[in-house]
Amino acid sequence: MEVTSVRIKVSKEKQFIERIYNGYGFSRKDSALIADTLVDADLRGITSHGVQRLAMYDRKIRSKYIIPYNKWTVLNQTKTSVLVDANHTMGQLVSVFVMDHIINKAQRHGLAIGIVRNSNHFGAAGYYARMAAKKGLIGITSTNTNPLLVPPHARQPFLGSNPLAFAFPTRTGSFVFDAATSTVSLGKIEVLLKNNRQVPGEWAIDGNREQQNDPQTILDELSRAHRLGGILPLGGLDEANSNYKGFGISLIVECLTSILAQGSISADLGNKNHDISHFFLALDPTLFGSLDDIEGSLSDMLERMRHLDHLPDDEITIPGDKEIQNYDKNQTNGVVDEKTLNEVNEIADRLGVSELVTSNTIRE
Ligand SMILES: NC(=O)c1ccc[n+]([C@@H]2O[C@H](COP(=O)([O-])OP(=O)(O)OC[C@H]3O[C@@H](n4cnc5c(N)ncnc54)[C@H](O)[C@@H]3O)[C@@H](O)[C@H]2O)c1
Ligand SMILES: O=C(O)C[C@H](O)C(=O)O
Repeated sequence: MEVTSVRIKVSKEKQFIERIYNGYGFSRKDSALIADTLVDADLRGITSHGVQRLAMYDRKIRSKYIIPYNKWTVLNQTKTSVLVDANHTMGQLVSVFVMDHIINKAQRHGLAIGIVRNSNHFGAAGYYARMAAKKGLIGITSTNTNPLLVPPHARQPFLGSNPLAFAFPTRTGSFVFDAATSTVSLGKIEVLLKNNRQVPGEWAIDGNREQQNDPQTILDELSRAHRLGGILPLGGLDEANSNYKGFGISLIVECLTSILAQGSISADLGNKNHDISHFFLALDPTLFGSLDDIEGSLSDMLERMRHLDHLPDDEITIPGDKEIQNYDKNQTNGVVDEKTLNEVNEIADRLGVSELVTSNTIRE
């Protein structure tokens, strides 16, 4: 089936998202920050969490789950920690604030952790982890989400897609791993649907624990109040493929986010999804040695892996490589599918701001 995508100038996409958020009543500064996080995801090829996510945020703003004028409250802090109540503001805004705050603390005291409750969806977790790596620190970030992940042997989702991002400075930038702890994020299934593609492999199941590959059916089920079936943990359907390990890692995320924050666990978030909890950590590697040496040994290790023996037609890809390649390739023009474009332009029309203008159309 033919799929249509459109090329969008990066600067135009950024200005468009800023117009939308100004339209909701966010300040110019906050709108620019939100735009930066979403455009950054698109530039890196994380299309599930770029401009595609405007529709989800639009529903939440209209339902008053995201409240544009609210400011977060710092509930408690020490030299190495901060606990914040987001007061239902945009997840991106409170997350950048907390990450900046703990980077500052880690630069003075070696390590700092930020915990947030009563927040909203914060987009791609890697954005905040990379903020630490840019300052020569290790960053670890995470969030809980809607109930999306069906534990082994269960028929209904309970945990979130609970992403975990890790960024470590290298000689040339940073090593970044940023992924859901379920087989895949829900956003990726949305993107497959928009591109008329089936879900590949063992990513999701129905209420009888049978593999489900139709993206529309998966999304319909996951939007119901009483969900049956959903996304599988890393490792898929069976113990033979170690699905209990993906389950365990997703549970660790739940402990670091909702449990530590004393917020709502993913199972209780449902479609309201506005009592989300986040976890942020910044660690100064110079507690243990010189930054040059530590960055150097990671860079050397990654290079050795890239050059491992492999079959002639294969290539070894390190986590994070794809996003860096996309970032370099998409500097001027990003690619957005036509369904997302129509979706976001409907939002623009409703808010009375000008639409996103495309450069040219690609048909595949
Ligand atoms: N805010 C939320 O609630 C939420 C929830 C889930 C996911 N997310 C975000 O969704 C995004 C996508 O997550 P996902 O799990 O769907 O993505 P994914 O399955 O594509 O995994 C992405 C990670 O795997 C690496 N990777 C991909 N292909 C690779 C290969 N062939 N070899 C080596 N490494 C490879 C990437 O570099 C990246 O680090 C992330 O940015 C995540 O933070 C956000
Ligand atoms: O939190 C969600 O609803 C979805 C998340 O962004 C995901 O794509 O898995």
